[in-house]
Amino acid sequence: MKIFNAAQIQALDKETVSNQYISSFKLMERATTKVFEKLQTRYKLYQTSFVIFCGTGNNGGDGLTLARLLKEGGAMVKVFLVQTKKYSPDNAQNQDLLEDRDINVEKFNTKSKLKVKKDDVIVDALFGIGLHSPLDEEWRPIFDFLNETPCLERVSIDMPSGLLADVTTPIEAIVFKADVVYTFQLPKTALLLSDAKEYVKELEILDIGLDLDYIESTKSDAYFVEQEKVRNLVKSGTKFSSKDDFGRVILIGGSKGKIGAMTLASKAAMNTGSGIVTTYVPNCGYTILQTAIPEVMCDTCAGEDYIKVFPSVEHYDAVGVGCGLGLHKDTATALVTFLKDNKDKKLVIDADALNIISEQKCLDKVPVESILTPHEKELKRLIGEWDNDFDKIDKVKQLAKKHNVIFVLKGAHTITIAPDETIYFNSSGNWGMATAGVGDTLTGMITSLLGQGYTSKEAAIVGVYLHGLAGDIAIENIHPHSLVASDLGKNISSAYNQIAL
Ligand SMILES: NC(=O)C1=CN([C@@H]2O[C@H](COP(=O)(O)OP(=O)(O)OC[C@H]3O[C@@H](n4cnc5c(N)ncnc54)[C@H](O)[C@@H]3O)[C@@H](O)[C@H]2O)[C@H](O)CC1
Ligand SMILES: [K+]
Repeated sequence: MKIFNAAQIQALDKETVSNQYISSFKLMERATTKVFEKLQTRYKLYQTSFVIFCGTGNNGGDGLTLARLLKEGGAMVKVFLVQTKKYSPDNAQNQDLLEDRDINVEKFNTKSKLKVKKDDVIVDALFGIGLHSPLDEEWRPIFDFLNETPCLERVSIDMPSGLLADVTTPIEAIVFKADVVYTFQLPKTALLLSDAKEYVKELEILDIGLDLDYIESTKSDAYFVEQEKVRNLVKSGTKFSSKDDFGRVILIGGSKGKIGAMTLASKAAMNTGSGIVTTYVPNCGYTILQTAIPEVMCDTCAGEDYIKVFPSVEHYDAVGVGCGLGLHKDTATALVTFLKDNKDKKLVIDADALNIISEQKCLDKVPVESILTPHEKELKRLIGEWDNDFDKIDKVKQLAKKHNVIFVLKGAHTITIAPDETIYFNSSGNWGMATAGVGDTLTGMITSLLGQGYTSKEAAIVGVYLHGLAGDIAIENIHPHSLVASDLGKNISSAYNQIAL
């Protein structure tokens, strides 16, 4: 699914109205009906009271339409509408439709005293994608009230009001803190970034039937990766496949006390479909690995507790480096030599291998089309501080292009950034996956896919999605708090099954 900026969505809105021969009023009704249907399943309408805060534009128009639909659905509804001289035409038309429907509509301004009861649902329909700059300070008392007053839940239509859709919103800006955001048709970049974590606790994208041809023909360099996209990329075996068809991969890493990382990575590589997996660890890891995973071959180097020499990798289809590697200076020296000696080998680089590359300032030695999978702290060591998520993405884009490598920025919506400046936000996964070893599992999975013949970009996109989906399937039976990295490995098979459906 493409991600559009606000201007592109507004153009899409206009195209839809013209191509589908419907009025913008009808489109608003169609969009809001989707929100209504969601609320209908989230709450028992006849027992729920909604207080809807409406702005002066079309986001406010959505709120007014929702008021009418909720009232018809049996809910209790109260509307607070921003006082102004000029409303958008669809907003005004919906105001007229609320007359004689026994809905209390109270006009307010930034100085008004608002009232919400503790079991009300607050609906925020103040500002959507039409917001062109951060809200003025005069709005602070209203938003402080909306964000702090006790209530059942906070719901935003399209955007949490105050959040700009496609450029950064300053940290101190005034923004509504939504429990759930129902956004229309396509996700907006700001909704997917961790800078918005306080404002978007849950996100749902509602298909409102906007013009598909226009979406198809409009250029975008940002995508939201969903199951359909991954389904089209996943390769499968044939009756006559042999293990050589599924790639021979080697995972290099481990140090005393961190052999578990290699166990997780190599198990995940097997479960993702590699024909043959070899792990290369220091001596102390040999018995552990051979005992833990019979399917995996184990090779060791001269070092007892850490890797002193890297192996020859010419006979492998893909190489994963870094899980549990440690930062010993001999390991660092060996890694730098390894990078210089293997300029033509695409690598998957994770954890301490990334930290060593940062310390040694040798990103330029990384082979082209390698995949780097930093988490937040590893990325900071690599590129320094950033001002905000948009700035972070820009910096990484430049680096990916300069070095012709792929970055996988791990997080809630893991972001894959390719050298052609396209970026992919992942849609699968859950907070239970914020636990040790999950990154090692991902490295094993991406290495496996690279070895199976996926391009670097495909391996990153598919690996990240499958990994998140395995986590989503795991929490069907396990509480997110109890999810551990090995639960992901166990569910890779179910993730494949679900994608193949
Ligand atoms: N295609 C779709 O996705 C559809 C979207 N719908 C809804 O329409 C809004 C966008 O509506 P629009 O009228 O363009 O803008 P807003 O309602 O978001 O707000 C505009 C309103 O606010 C004023 N304004 C802008 N910036 C500021 C600011 N910094 N401070 C104060 N006031 C500001 C501006 O002048 C306007 O008056 C979209 O989000 C959806 O909710 C349709 O309903 C269906 C199709
Ligand atoms: K809103």
